Amino acid sequence: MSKVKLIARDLEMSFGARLLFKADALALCQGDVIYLQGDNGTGKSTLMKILAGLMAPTKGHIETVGFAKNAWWRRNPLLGKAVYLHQHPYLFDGTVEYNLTYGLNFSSETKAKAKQRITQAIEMAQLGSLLHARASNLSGGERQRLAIARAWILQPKLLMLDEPTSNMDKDSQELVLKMIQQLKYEGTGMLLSSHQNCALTAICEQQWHIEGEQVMTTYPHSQSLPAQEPLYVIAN
Ligand SMILES: Nc1ncnc2c1ncn2[C@@H]1O[C@H](COP(=O)(O)OP(=O)(O)OP(=O)(O)O)[C@@H](O)[C@H]1O
Repeated sequence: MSKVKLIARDLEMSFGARLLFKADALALCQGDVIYLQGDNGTGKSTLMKILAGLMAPTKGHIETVGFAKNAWWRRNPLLGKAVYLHQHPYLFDGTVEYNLTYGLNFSSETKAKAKQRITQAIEMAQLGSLLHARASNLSGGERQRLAIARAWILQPKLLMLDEPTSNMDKDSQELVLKMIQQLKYEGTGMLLSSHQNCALTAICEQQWHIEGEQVMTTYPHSQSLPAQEPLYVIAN
């Protein structure tokens, strides 16, 4: 099966008169692990939200390649292609266990396999002692750990993690590192944002850097991108 990818071309994002960034060509492919670098306020979260279909760019378009056909009722074809994990993750109202098992009913895996992955996630993220705690009562770091465990269970093809370890102590950072390394091994394409280097960013093989209102890449994607494939196109 071919790898899925998102390709952004001629992207430009402004808020009012303020230009945030421009990017000629960016490709987030299954199997890629990319470090999105940039100082505070340069637009890392905004770029991720655009790629997730949660925000429209001022100019440019995003192609989706290799994904299954969209459901007829889905008006925004970009939504749901790449999972975006917010810095302050949204959690369901309920227990930690409820948050982890919610996706079970929609899983394409057999129930036994899905349950096995949930058990593994609980062990990896060391959430066993918190299973019956209300998600709303968790600390910032615990919330992030739970959100990453929930994403890990889903095993998405593309995952964007916005400052995933920003609220975490060293032990939690190490747990998360192991989960992300496992996803990398399984072939999930990831975009990880951080404004400083850390163990997590060290596992990235490519870099996108927002500086001087420009997204620069370590790979010459503009040369290696396939010819435009307008399977699904978001445009303003
Ligand atoms: N909806 C919006 N309307 C107006 N300005 C916005 C909006 N969203 C973000 N901004 C501004 O755009 C800039 C970039 O925000 P963004 O959150 O993308 O930066 P970031 O690089 O992720 O920052 P940090 O490293 O601090 O998380 C900020 O100055 C922010 O205030």
